[in-house]
Amino acid sequence: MSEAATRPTAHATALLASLDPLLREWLPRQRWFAGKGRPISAFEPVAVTELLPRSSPAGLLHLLVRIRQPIVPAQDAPLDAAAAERPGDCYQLLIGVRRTLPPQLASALIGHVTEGPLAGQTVYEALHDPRLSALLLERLRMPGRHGVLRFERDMSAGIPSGLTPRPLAAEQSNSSIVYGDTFILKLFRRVVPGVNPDLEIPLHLARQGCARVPAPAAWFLADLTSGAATTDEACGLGVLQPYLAGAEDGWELALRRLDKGEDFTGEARALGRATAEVHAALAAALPTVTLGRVQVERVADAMAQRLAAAAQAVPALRPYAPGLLTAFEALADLGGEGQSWTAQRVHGDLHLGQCLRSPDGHWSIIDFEGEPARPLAERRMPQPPVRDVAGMLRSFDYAACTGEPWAAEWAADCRAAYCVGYADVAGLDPRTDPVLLRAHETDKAVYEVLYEARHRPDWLAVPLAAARRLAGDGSADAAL
Ligand SMILES: Nc1ncnc2c1ncn2[C@@H]1O[C@H](COP(=O)(O)OP(=O)(O)O)[C@@H](O)[C@H]1O
Ligand SMILES: O=P(O)(O)O[C@H]1O[C@H](CO)[C@@H](O[C@H]2O[C@H](CO)[C@@H](O)[C@H](O)[C@H]2O)[C@H](O)[C@H]1O
Repeated sequence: MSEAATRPTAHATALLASLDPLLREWLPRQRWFAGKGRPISAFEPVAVTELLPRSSPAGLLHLLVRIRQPIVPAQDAPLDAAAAERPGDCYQLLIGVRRTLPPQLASALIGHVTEGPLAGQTVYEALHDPRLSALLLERLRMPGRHGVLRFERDMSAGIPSGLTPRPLAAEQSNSSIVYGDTFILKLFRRVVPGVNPDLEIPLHLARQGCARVPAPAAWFLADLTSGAATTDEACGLGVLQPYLAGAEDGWELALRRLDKGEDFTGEARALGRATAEVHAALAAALPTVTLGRVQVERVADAMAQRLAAAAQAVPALRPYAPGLLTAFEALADLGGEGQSWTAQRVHGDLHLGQCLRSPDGHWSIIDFEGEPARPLAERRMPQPPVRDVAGMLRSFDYAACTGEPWAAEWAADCRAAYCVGYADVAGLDPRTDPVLLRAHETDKAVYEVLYEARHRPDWLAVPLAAARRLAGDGSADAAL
């Protein structure tokens, strides 16, 4: 959201000020809050919408809040070190308001407000209140505007009223509510202006008749720029999709198979086919481009820069950096020799956890947001489809690394089967372009090193092992 885009009213400012001390304490404890470990210098209202007026028994406030945090050099290495503050992230909050909180909502408590427009009220995480999440579903069933919020739906999708809501317990980057095991509403937490690919891509795939993605039934957005009325300028806030009841994600399934010493190549091949089907539908729905010499050099250069930033932030990666760099140099060289590649919209963060297997064995793919840390414009750029292939190949490695002893053969078989499945549909095996594949797998492993160092330091050894392998440098063993 640009600074000019928002004009908070005096009421919105006063309301947020009354919540300030409570949010300072509550927000950093939320799984989806990306700014953990840094103090919060200020909250600024972007938009405040009263979805349900404060009346008996509960009110519902929809808040878009920008959070200012000072720069912490150790965590913000790739950011401008001279800046004192990070550009404020904007979050979506749904706040329930009651005089007193019933015991069954005790775990949802944010706190008791002592002053300002909400003085004397108790505020809490609204998604835990069935009354309020039911109201959200009702709002989604009826297209129209509510303040800055715009509700839209696919009128051909029947959405029954009265479905029982329950918040999804999964540890997520966003928050989801399941309605009657029929629909799932994903609410984006950290929001940025512009088209949200997690709404955009499923809508395009559904229109292409691609059955690999649950088709959006309803969604809502915020129009924040003055006079903005087009989806292009609006900011995606939530999407309601069919819930795949009884589905298991590919990560859990792969680990279970590994645990029992069971084969996963049949599933890996099916996943390769599903990926290629999604790619074919995306290439048909959205523009494709040819990456010639200049573009390939740019791609290789961006990969090299990401490697340099990651090596700066994670010292354990440094011994492998020279070897890893050769993957990007080889890509740039091929581009220089006149080789070109086709780029298109892709998933962008494909891994086993993004693949859901229904009880009938059908694989679906979810979560098209891309790598959360990347800027939106970058996530929406056409890329060689091998980017997703590389993500999945890394995922088989990850799964094998959790096994004891390291199940290298299991991973190698899955990786091969996945590529064969991809070729079944695409007509081309991704391994026939080893330079492109190695560059993308290396780029993904570098991303994972940074991701694990920041979010799950206990897992850092997994992508570091891949970095060592991809660097092809046996002498680096000694550095581990
Ligand atoms: N259509 C669906 N049907 C069944 N479960 C789903 C569906 N969409 C998401 N889920 C479940 O919700 C979890 C989180 O969804 P995801 O889109 O990955 O959210 P996040 O971006 O917050 O990680 C998934 O791991 C999966 O278990
Ligand atoms: O699912 P998200 O969009 O939140 O993706 C992020 O988190 C993933 C971990 O939950 C991370 O994936 C990495 O770990 C997976 C095992 O937990 C593994 O299967 C993936 O291959 C590996 O990249 C993902 O990179 C990150 O963006």
